[in-house]
Amino acid sequence: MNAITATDLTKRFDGTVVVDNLDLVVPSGTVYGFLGPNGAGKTTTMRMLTTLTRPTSGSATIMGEPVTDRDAVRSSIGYLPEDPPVFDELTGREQLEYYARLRDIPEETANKRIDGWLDRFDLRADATKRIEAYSKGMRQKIGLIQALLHEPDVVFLDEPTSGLDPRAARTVLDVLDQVADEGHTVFLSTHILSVVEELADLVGVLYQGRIVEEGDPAELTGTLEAAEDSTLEDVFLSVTTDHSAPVVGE
Ligand SMILES: Nc1ncnc2c1ncn2[C@@H]1O[C@H](COP(=O)(O)OP(=O)(O)OP(=O)(O)O)[C@@H](O)[C@H]1O
Repeated sequence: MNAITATDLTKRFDGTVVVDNLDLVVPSGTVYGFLGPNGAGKTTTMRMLTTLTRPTSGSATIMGEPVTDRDAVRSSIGYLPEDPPVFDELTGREQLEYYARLRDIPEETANKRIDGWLDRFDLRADATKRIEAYSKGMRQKIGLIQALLHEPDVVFLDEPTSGLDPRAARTVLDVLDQVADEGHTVFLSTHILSVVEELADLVGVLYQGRIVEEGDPAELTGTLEAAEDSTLEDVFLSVTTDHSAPVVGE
């Protein structure tokens, strides 16, 4: 089954095309790395796929359900946006308990999962502190736990390692690897190419609202002419260069 599909998916803001007739097929259980320069339309695409923004035209499905059916789609997805949605006045644990109730997770199951995640992310000691006192990395960890707590079929992550120290970033990569091994689909946007190289089965490079390159990481690095030592960074730079624009420094 395909976890995510998009056909001619388009978003315009005030007449400006931000996502341009995007086609996407992500089979279940895939880790999809979504790359692209600032402003390429990654977040807008994720917001359409997670039902937060309506497409201007075209269509998309998550686990077979159209993104226009908000309730059906929301039950099968988790989403970590750039700014994790948390309440400053709650403690970390209260925030997760609140979220578990929103997601109808039975209390006993929720408490077990919350304890497990707090341990895994080294947050147990801070779980009784208010989120307003959290660092960026701690907020990010709470956001990640929220995205995964209800064990969704498809998880969307915008820069999942943002603000994390190397140890926490490593934990996140291991967690995502495990989540994918368990058969969940992971759709992640990041600027850190090593994250994609390590995790992704499939990589799509978005440029000016269109997918300009797609394939598995090894296949992509093999597409460059000077393929021998090419990296995903070479591919990224090659396919996201506006050849008509002057290069800084020239
Ligand atoms: N609500 C909005 N109204 C108008 N323009 C918007 C809106 N949201 C996004 N845009 C524009 O759409 C374009 C794509 O933005 P988007 O946030 O999707 O890019 P991105 O690839 O996620 O970038 P980054 O890597 O910097 O996070 C940008 O030019 C942005 O200014």
